[in-house]
Amino acid sequence: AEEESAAAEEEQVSSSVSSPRQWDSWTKQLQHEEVALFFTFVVLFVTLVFFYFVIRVAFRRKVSNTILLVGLSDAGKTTLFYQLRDGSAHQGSVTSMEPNDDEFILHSESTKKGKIKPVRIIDVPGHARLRPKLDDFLPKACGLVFVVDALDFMPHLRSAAEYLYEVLTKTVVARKKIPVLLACNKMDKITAHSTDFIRKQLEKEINKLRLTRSAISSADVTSEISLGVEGEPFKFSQCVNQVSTTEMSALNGQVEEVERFIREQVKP
Ligand SMILES: Nc1nc2c(ncn2[C@@H]2O[C@H](COP(=O)(O)OP(=O)(O)OP(=O)(O)O)[C@@H](O)[C@H]2O)c(=O)[nH]1
Ligand SMILES: [Mg+2]
Repeated sequence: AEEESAAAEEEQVSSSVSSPRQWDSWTKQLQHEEVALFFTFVVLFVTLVFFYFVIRVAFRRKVSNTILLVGLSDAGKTTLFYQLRDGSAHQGSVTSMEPNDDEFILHSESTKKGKIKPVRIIDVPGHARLRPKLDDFLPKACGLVFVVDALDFMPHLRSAAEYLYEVLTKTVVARKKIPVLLACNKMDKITAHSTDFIRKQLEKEINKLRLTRSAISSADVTSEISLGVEGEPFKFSQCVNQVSTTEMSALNGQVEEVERFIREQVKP
């Protein structure tokens, strides 16, 4: 029994001797764990930063810089396109068969210093047969300039209103609330109609179209959205998207308001 107790005592002693060593290994292990934890956080952080930038770049790409020039044939879209790009009205006069599509810094900004975001301008031909191309461009657009011939306005009122109605009732235009600028062109001529007159006439004409079209299209509800407020005469202010008006002369380079509109949609 004495021997046994001695052995037990020895064990106790030896265990008390080994405890500092154990402590050492514990702290070492803890240090390892801390280091591991630290690196885990670093890796996590780096990954998060990486994904943040990836998402930002991906998102940036999606921000559109595309402005469409639409309107009837001969309204002055191509003239405006060249005026915006080159600061001169060369070409024009021939009916466009192909869209003009280019990305550039507005001519009026060419003297500005620093980095300026370029805009993509697409001049969609006004010929009725070429208009379906508009559907390809619309989803990319962040703004529409609807060019109206203010000089030869009345004879084309009906067709201009029809085209504008078609544009405003496009689902993508309403859903994305694409802003529309009614640019009354050829204001350099004294016989040109005023923007107020043009806006009112277009509103009246669209009101007529709305009444007849809604009666016809009640069968196929999916194709178009309805415009304005029921029971009230149509006004552009009732549209879900912003519809504003301005006067311009694409030929003479009086296009500042159009440029301002473009830069409101595409921040430099
Ligand atoms: N007086 C005057 N004439 C203009 C103005 N802008 C365009 N025009 C003339 O209007 C005509 C038609 O201009 P375009 O730019 O070719 O018309 P568009 O809208 O491109 O026509 P499409 O290509 O057929 O869709 C040309 O003879 C131009 O010189 C303007 O501000 N004032
Ligand atoms: Mg043209």
